[in-house]
Amino acid sequence: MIDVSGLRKVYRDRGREVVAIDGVDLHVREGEIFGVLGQSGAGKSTLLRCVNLLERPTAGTVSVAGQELTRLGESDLRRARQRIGMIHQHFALLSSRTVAGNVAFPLEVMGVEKAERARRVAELLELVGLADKAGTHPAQLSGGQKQRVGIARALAGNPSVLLSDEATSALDPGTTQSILALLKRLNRELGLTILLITHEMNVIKSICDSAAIMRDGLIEESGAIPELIAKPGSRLTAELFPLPAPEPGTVTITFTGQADEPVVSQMVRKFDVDVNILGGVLEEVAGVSAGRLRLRLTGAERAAALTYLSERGLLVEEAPAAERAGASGISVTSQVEEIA
Ligand SMILES: Nc1ncnc2c1ncn2[C@@H]1O[C@H](COP(=O)(O)OP(=O)(O)OP(=O)(O)O)[C@@H](O)[C@H]1O
Repeated sequence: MIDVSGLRKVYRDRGREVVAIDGVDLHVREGEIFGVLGQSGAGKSTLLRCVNLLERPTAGTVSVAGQELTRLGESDLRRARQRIGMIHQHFALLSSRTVAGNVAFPLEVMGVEKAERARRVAELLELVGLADKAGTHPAQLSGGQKQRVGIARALAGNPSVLLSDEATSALDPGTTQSILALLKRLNRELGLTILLITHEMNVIKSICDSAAIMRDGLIEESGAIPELIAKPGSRLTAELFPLPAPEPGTVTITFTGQADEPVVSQMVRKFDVDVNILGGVLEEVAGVSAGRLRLRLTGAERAAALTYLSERGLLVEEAPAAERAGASGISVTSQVEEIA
């Protein structure tokens, strides 16, 4: 649905080049919610603005719904943008217009005639739960209500794609969850593809099907969330399920979807091993239960038991035993001796 290939964006700032996007490929499938997670300055906003070409990329191509936007001239691009809605962190509403007037605005620009406009505005306000606020001005609304207006306005042109620029960052946690639930409902009911950028893991965890982690203008990892969780060394997994650094000889198992199966107790019954659970985190992610457990596993059949866990689809990662930890162990000892 959205295909970004070899995207680069270089800004000139007081004679200096700032590389905001340094060669990014992104594939967002039709009907999914795709979240790009990253710290401030990672390049997320630039990436989003390049997707609807509010920013012209320095290099690379952007296609949305089969149309290569980077090839279009300004007037074709304006038409194509009507099929791409956008919502903003600070809502970007017109304070002089009522709620209905804000939602009607893009329809006026599109030349939709008055009666049809009124019908469509009423339908959109109903959709976002603001039918009773049509005559209210933005200043009289809460942050969550303002974002609902922003969403209704973004949907006016019946877009197939919605871009969300930190849409919940200015909202309190309860309101954030209600806006995320609305986005999920619109995604399901309208088949809307959503590309969102955020610095909040909670947003990724709550509604995204796929995610990318962005840092310094690059995508570090990207894909369907269950696949990312199952990938050894995934940064997304480490941030979703934070556990302390593993002690030597411990085992970390990561699971997605197998949370209902008594895999660990079956392993203990099948093999001559003892299990000590040192820590764990369990979360509902992308609609499935997923998590990580830190175990100390001892006994004659330890290796076979770990193979059994891998065969059951769990990701098994072993921290090296103390005697195999090598140079770091030795240097710690010598430091201690030196201090003594
Ligand atoms: N118009 C501009 N001119 C010069 N540099 C820019 C411009 N816009 C962004 N940048 C720079 O590009 C880099 C990426 O910025 P961008 O706003 O895309 O990051 P971000 O991940 O969205 O961060 P934030 O969440 O703080 O907005 C930063 O170093 C930023 O200073």
